[in-house]
Amino acid sequence: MGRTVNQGFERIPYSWHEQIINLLAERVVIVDRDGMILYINKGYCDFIGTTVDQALGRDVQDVIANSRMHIVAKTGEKELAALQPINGSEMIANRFPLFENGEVVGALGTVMFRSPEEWRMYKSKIQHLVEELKYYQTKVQRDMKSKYSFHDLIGNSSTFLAAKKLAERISDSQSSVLLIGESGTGKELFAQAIHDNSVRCSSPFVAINCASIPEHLLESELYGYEDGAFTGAKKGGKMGQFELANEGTLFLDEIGDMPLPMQSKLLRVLQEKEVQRIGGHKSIPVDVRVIAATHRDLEKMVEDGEFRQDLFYRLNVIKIDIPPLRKRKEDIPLISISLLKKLEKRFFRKGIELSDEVMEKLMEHKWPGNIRELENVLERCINVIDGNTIQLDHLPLYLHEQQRERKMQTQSISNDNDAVSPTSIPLPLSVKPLKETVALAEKQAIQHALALTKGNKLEAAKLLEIGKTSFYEKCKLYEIK
Ligand SMILES: Nc1ncnc2c1ncn2[C@@H]1O[C@H](COP(=O)(O)OP(=O)(O)OP(=O)(O)O)[C@@H](O)[C@H]1O
Repeated sequence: MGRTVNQGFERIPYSWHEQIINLLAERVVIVDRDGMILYINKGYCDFIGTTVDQALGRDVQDVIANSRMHIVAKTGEKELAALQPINGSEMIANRFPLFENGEVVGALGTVMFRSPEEWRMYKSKIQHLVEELKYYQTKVQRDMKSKYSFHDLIGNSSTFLAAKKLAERISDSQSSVLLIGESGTGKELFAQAIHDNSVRCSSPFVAINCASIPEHLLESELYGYEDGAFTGAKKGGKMGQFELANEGTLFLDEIGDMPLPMQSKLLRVLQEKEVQRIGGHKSIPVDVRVIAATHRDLEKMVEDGEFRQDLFYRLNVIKIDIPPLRKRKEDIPLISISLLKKLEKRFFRKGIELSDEVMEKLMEHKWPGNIRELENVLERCINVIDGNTIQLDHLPLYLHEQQRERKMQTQSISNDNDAVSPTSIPLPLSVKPLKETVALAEKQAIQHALALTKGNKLEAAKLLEIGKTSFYEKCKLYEIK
């Protein structure tokens, strides 16, 4: 701080000083190095219910509740935007040490806000924000807890029970887990159950779908960023999912869709157990157990150079294969009943049953969308039934059609030994140019996938095993909304 007085200041008439101070900050107090009040303005006195005459020359601690001015006047350390409870409110105070010849001689304190009304206005705004913040904090914490346990994993088939048993056994291990299974087989459910059954259960479970986040955002989602790291970055920066999952579990869904450069970074983080936010220089230690999942053949991807071998080994420490529903058809009745119970609660219904014919049909279907598809089919039925029993005509059309097609195909095969292998695409009666037939088949396959996933394009693309871009292009081409 300069020792010479700014020349201009001397030109300001002495009688103006008080006015100027009041305009600069409505509540001002100045203490000497012993914390005795040398100056306090009327605004401050009004606010704390005293007068200037009563306050001057007294110990600041006796006049202002919870004051720290005497401390700042000793330490020489400024305190900015410090919360100070006064009159039952949280005031925001700034405290600055005053120096003379390099020595602390006192302190200047200001309290923000120019009037109690102003403070009340700010307070009500802040209060609202604080409440909103609390609401979202609780919500995020709730969302970050696992919602499922092994109890929710339904199925008695030997393949399913083997997978479930293995998952239960390795819950408490610190090693990475790789869940392999088709879309809708319950990979996320397994991940949640493992977390729930582990010592990490009271810490966050954070799930991120590597396929649904655009490539350029995935890095900042996973590792966070510092203030001003890039254009459009949120002020104050952002925590990444790794940091959020600290001491808990991070579920990396669709790991096979992670771009190669991101794979390298992930491997580094897993090995070093620390992250660096984008635009940051500090290494932040993280203690996270990773559970990855994919429906893709990672070994083949490694062979084809699409997935890093070292990362594959790192993730593949414990591999759990989750069987598709068509390979455990004996579980369909049990799962259907359990799903119906879940749906009954959601739709405020009771005692919904499946007719024998419907159950037969469910057993016959191939379930390419697995349990998610079954869930969607049952949900559709609940929406259209009048009574309590789901009948054949409540099932979506495609379940009937596929059966009819299969029957027709079986007939045609038995009639014609040279027939091609069965396909689920209905054969048109007249022969059209191949291009047209292929286009029609593609369009139908996309519509079917969208129906199964209730219009979720990402899921539909996954079912069809094509990339998002190609999926969107085809939707545009075939004018599928
Ligand atoms: N064994 C099971 N018992 C009961 N419900 C299940 C079971 N497995 C999955 N589900 C239900 O099926 C739906 C799909 O499950 P989940 O999201 O875990 O599948 P997923 O394999 O992770 O799918 P995706 O790969 O498409 O993300 C969820 O609603 C889940 O509750």
